Amino acid sequence: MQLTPGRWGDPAHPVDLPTAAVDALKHLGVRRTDAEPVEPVDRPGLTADQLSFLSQVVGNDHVASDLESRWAHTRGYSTTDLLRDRAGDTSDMPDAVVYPASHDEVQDLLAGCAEQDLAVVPYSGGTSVVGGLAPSRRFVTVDLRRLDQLVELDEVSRTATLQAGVRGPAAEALLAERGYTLGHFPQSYEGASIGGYAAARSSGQSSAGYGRFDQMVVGVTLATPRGTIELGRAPMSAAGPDLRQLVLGSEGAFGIITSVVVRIRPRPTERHFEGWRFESFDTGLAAVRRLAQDGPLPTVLRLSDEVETAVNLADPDVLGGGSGGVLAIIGFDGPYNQATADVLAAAGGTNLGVEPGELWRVGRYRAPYLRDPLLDEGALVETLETAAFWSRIPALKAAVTEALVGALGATPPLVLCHISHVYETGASLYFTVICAQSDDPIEQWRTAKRAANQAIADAGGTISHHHGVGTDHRDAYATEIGPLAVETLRAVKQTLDPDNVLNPGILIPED
Ligand SMILES: Cc1cc2nc3c(=O)[nH]c(=O)nc-3n(C[C@H](O)[C@H](O)[C@H](O)COP(=O)(O)OP(=O)(O)OC[C@H]3O[C@@H](n4cnc5c(N)ncnc54)[C@H](O)[C@@H]3O)c2cc1C
Repeated sequence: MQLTPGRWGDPAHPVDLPTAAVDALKHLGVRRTDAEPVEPVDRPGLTADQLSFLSQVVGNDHVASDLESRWAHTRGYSTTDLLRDRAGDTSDMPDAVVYPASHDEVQDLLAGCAEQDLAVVPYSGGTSVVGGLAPSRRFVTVDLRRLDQLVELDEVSRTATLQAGVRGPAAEALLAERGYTLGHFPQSYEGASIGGYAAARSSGQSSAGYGRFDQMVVGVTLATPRGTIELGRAPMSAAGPDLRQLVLGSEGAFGIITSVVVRIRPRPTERHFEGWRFESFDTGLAAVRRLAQDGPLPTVLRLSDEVETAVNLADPDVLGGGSGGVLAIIGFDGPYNQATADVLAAAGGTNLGVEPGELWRVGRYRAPYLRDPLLDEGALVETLETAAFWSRIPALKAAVTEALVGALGATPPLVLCHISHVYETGASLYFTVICAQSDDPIEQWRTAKRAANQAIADAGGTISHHHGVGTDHRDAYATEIGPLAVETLRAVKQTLDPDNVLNPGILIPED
């Protein structure tokens, strides 16, 4: 799938808003603006010397400085990104895009960039939603799509070495040929890539069964301006701190991940999905926590709150005669586990059968496609996420909802929430906001997001469970970890990237 600026997803398969949804938007005060997208205007790029350096490293055919290529690599896919794309805002446009074909080419690029006064942004799938592709100064994008190989598959250890530019579906296809799966299915699966999963510590919809992406990584190769680092000699080691954890989540600030070794599993021969109804989010939460703490966990475990359940279920009868309540989805890669169902039933759940489960499975990557027609209609729609220990989840959910409603008061929002990643000690919360756009929807969202960030900090949540830091969360992240930890990150960056070539201003605040 080739992503296009200003709209998410496969342009060949857009999703239309149901007429009922368009009507419902009127109750939120949403008014269509009919603003036409503005075409981007070019601006001067690199010097001849800089272009010549890039061509020497990757070859003439693999350097693009035309407007179309550069525009296609401009920022990511947050709502503010889409709105700025639609306004023709070229401020985050790279001066060139280079397509290296090997680790050595990446290494040579990084080694020469300081001398050429070039900043670089690594780009795997380009699906960042936190400003991770928009550095603080002009830059060249290093698009890793030509690093698209399954390098090695060790069936004895059940590991696979995948290059950073392998997209989600391609990784699954390569592994499926040998009877394996990675089991990593984020909602951005169609566009995101292995390198980005590792760099931003992604978490997929099957995380209850397969774990987060960072839990799957056993080895990583990192190209830095100072040289190469290879980590992961054994699955576990007591030889000092685990430096793999320094690379995972480093979002291109320390180096470019060129390949990762991941744990793989046999491809399941059967899958089951089904829906469960609970009286309220609180009763569902207790059930989900019971599974997370005492098991047996399914592969997929999701719980929507009352608002999300009502908005997402076109047919309320799915919940048993329109009687309200909330919807949980469970899914199994492999045989159905009755013991999981027994835990849910004992906690007050009602089994709704396969229909809601299949509805969710079939539509699992389609929901983000709705954001574009919603924006077209004049709605502001965006998501945010966090995680916390179980004891803090109810207060955190209430505080974020209150902050969003308060900040968007003039255009009262719908605030939807679900849990889709669980751990023994806690879970993530994922919020979706829908309301009428004000005259300045970018500032409108930034104001609301600041309020939500403060509520997250005050209620003991983390600024991100899986979207990462980028530029949007950089300052909140610095506050979360404290000045000494920021100094530590800066010291690592100074060692690996002394000239601040890599993703300047992303992840770590600049001095
Ligand atoms: C519609 C939608 C749904 C989403 N759903 C999910 C979800 O379910 N779960 C989830 O975890 N995330 C989700 N995301 C966020 C995003 O897809 C993830 O953060 C993903 O991991 C990014 O992967 P990517 O390959 O697109 O990375 P990119 O966007 O290319 O890069 C992300 C960051 O990492 C850096 N980077 C990229 N490649 C490398 C590399 N090889 N080495 C070093 N640094 C690198 C970039 O410079 C950037 O700062 C979603 C995004 C969208 C738009």
